[in-house]
Amino acid sequence: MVRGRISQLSVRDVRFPTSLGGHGSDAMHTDPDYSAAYVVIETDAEDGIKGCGITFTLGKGTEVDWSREGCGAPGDSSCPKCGVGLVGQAGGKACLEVTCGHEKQMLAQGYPAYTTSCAWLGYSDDTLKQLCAQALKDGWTRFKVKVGADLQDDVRRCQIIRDMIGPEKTLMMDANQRWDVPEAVEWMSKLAKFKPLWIEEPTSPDDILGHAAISKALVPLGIGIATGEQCHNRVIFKQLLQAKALQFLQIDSCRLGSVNENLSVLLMAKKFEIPVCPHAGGVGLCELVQHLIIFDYISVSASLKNRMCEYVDHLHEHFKYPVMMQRASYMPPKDPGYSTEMKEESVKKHQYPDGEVWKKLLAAQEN
Ligand SMILES: C[C@H](O)[C@@H](O)CC(=O)C(=O)O
Ligand SMILES: [Mg+2]
Repeated sequence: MVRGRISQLSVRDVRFPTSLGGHGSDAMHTDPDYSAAYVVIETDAEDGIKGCGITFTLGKGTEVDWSREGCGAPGDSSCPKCGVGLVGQAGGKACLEVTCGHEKQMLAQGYPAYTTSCAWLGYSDDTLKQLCAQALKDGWTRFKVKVGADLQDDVRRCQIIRDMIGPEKTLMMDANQRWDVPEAVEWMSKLAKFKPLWIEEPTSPDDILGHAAISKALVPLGIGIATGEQCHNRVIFKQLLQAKALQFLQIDSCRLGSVNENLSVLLMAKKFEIPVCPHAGGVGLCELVQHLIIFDYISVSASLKNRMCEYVDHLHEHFKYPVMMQRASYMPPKDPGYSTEMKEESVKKHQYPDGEVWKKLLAAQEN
């Protein structure tokens, strides 16, 4: 049903200075500014329907995305499978209605999450301890710690976090592609005593056989391989699955171009019986990916075994429909759409380089 024509398209470079607090930092990205190319497509439809899309970057990357947004849907031969995805939000019916047991369960309990927010690599030990204590109080039972830059530091930080959470709670580690294959195996053999459930991105995201080799070496130590946040199309995931290169699959709602590409990966994961544990460390990723993973539970995997969705606690206040967390779980969104829309005031303030926030920061840098 045609409801109107596209009347306007805007692309804005929105950046949040997260690097100032070390938020989002890891072994590869030491000073990320969580950012997005934010696209709004307006129409002349009577009801004012519009679509909003974001592509997550770490700042400068927005300039690349900017030039590629709108280049076509997956399957469009004019659009290389480039990992720059546009996802939209349009008005309409809320996506969840209570019709089956799994939906009821989601509405009552939510989808289980883990937190990455206690242990970014740039946080001091004191901050790590303080955030971890608060997260335990708030009911978190699954934690991810960044590793990979310095082994001594990793041992110290992993000891702190394991001591704080105790032996039963779940700990994951994330190296953000920092190692080569032998290094990954050696390094993780030294961190195995902290009983991580997985090591995430131990090496280059497109080194499928490398991941397979690491997996072969580490699974006997009880450590699984998690990867996918930098995998930009379904073909990479197909090969990772075929090569038995991962035990936990991490879709990223923005890296994979479009909802459709994400859905094809959910279906493949189901076929290979590999749990999907989405990536959400970025701006807006929690908002988007919650839809995909709740859909996965209700309509595809029908299982919560070994499954959880990442949560980071920054920047939700800039979204019109922010995620709702309860008891360390994502509560299903009840508003229509993909929760992508940002508050206009936030966009204006954080627009780069002429928003109020950046004008001040850039002026201070010059002085
Ligand atoms: C640069 C990002 O914060 C990255 O560290 C996120 C990530 O790897 C994760 O959340 O996982
Ligand atoms: Mg990661």
